[in-house]
Amino acid sequence: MTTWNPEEHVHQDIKDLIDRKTPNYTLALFDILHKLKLQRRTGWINNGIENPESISDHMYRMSIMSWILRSNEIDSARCMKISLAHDMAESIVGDITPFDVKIDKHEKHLRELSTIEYLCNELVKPYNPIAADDILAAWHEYEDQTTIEAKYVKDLDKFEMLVQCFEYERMYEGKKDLSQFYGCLNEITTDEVSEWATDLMQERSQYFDSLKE
Ligand SMILES: Nc1nc2c(ncn2[C@H]2C[C@H](O)[C@@H](COP(=O)(O)O)O2)c(=O)[nH]1
Ligand SMILES: [Mn+2]
Repeated sequence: MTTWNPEEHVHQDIKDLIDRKTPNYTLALFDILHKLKLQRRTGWINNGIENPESISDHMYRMSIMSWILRSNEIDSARCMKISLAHDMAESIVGDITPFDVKIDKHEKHLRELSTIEYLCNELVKPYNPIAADDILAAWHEYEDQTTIEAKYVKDLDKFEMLVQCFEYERMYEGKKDLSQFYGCLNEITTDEVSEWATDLMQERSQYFDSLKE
């Protein structure tokens, strides 16, 4: 059980929208989600990338990747929803890397679980209970990896990061060592995303070869 409470990390201006006589839950939610546009991804910050992408940048491109998946074993629209929900709790929890020394995997899970429940049950549900349950279900699908769509999105989470990583390698003309990010390659399991990753790595190999010329 965590002592961490999402409501204690919500700005007073947003709390005022919720606590007033006629609460505006949707505006409060939208203001909380603003943080996804502002919060830059920690993995890149930790590696000295200037002006790195935000959490919403990451989820947006994952949603488009989901959209164009050709596999006939999945509902790509469901993958898009899972892509948009999977890091939504980071609007309050923040972007925690798998290597964070202060917050372990279990604490991260507890914080994100209490946050997504808060966002869905307190802010979305009063306006649209169906959407509230759908967002919460999509988050759990991803977190618990209970569907084939969630497995594809987990692959896209890694693949999108690697596409971004290669973009940063090119931005720094190969002078910044970001190779440790590619350690997650072997965690990509679906055929279609594995093919995308193979193509990406071929491009990367040709790029670094060209730097030697
Ligand atoms: N330094 C590393 N950072 C990593 C790695 N894998 C993920 N990350 C970063 C990327 C994000 O900032 C953060 C969490 O990403 P989620 O999409 O899972 O929320 O962790 C890595 O291998 N090295
Ligand atoms: Mn993610």
